[in-house]
Amino acid sequence: MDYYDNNVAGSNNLFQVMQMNNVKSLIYSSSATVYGNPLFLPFTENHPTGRNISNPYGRTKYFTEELSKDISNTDPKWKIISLRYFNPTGAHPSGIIGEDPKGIPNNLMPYISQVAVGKLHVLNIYGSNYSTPDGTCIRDFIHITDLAKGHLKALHKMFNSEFEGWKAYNLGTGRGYSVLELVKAFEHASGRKVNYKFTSRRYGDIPISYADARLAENDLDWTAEKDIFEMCRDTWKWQSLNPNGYEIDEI
Ligand SMILES: CC(=O)N[C@H]1[C@@H](OP(=O)(O)OP(=O)(O)OC[C@H]2O[C@@H](n3ccc(=O)[nH]c3=O)[C@H](O)[C@@H]2O)O[C@H](CO)[C@@H](O)[C@@H]1O
Repeated sequence: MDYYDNNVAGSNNLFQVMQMNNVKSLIYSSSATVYGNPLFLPFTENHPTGRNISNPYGRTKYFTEELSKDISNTDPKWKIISLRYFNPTGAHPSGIIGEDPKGIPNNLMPYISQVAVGKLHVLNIYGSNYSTPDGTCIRDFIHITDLAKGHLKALHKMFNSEFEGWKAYNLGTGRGYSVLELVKAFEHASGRKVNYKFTSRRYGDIPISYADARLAENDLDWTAEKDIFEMCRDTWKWQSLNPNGYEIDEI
């Protein structure tokens, strides 16, 4: 219910307030989870969405996309770009801004970095028998600063071209790495050992996800520039400089 409240009801409230104030341009932070289980790979923007999405978070991102499409269909003054993030990782290269999940991290990279810094003992790798070269899932990890630049390019597109209506763009590198490959890359970048053990699969995980990011390259003049080493190096810099995150209860 919280996801629905925040993502769907919250977005609808925002759309209403925007409409009332005649503000009709929006960049929406969507997610690759809208694609659900892949019918084909890499995911292109015209891969069907909303089918077999195995978690409520993903469904709320899908519903909000549908809501925003309906809004732009009914009023041609709306300009909406939906950016479908693959797996954001990394941190600001300064080490000052980074990810500080509440409690035990759900996502892979912050879990790895908390094991490396000694806050958590061991990484549980969910599944070792997927149909992938090393048996672990494959994801398209993207550095957070590349993701941020994608937003600037989308803004540029929205205000400096004939852009109208609704359009989705994948923000990913186009290259997949397995969970084990990420662990190894992190060990290399940090010089720390990351203890791991294999456990059972996590419900709802799809085996492989990676982007076809050519539409963003062609239309937005954007491509991800940073590689997996830089993602790990910057995550480690943030984590090692801030082992307890921001150390404040609320921001
Ligand atoms: C099912 C689910 O929650 N999906 C969310 C998850 O996607 P997604 O599952 O892709 O991202 P995660 O970082 O949670 O997991 C990536 C991969 O690492 C594995 N893994 C993860 C954590 C861990 O402790 N051990 C481990 O082995 C997972 O099984 C998965 O194969 O994060 C995305 C944001 O980045 C969200 O958009 C997705 O809705």
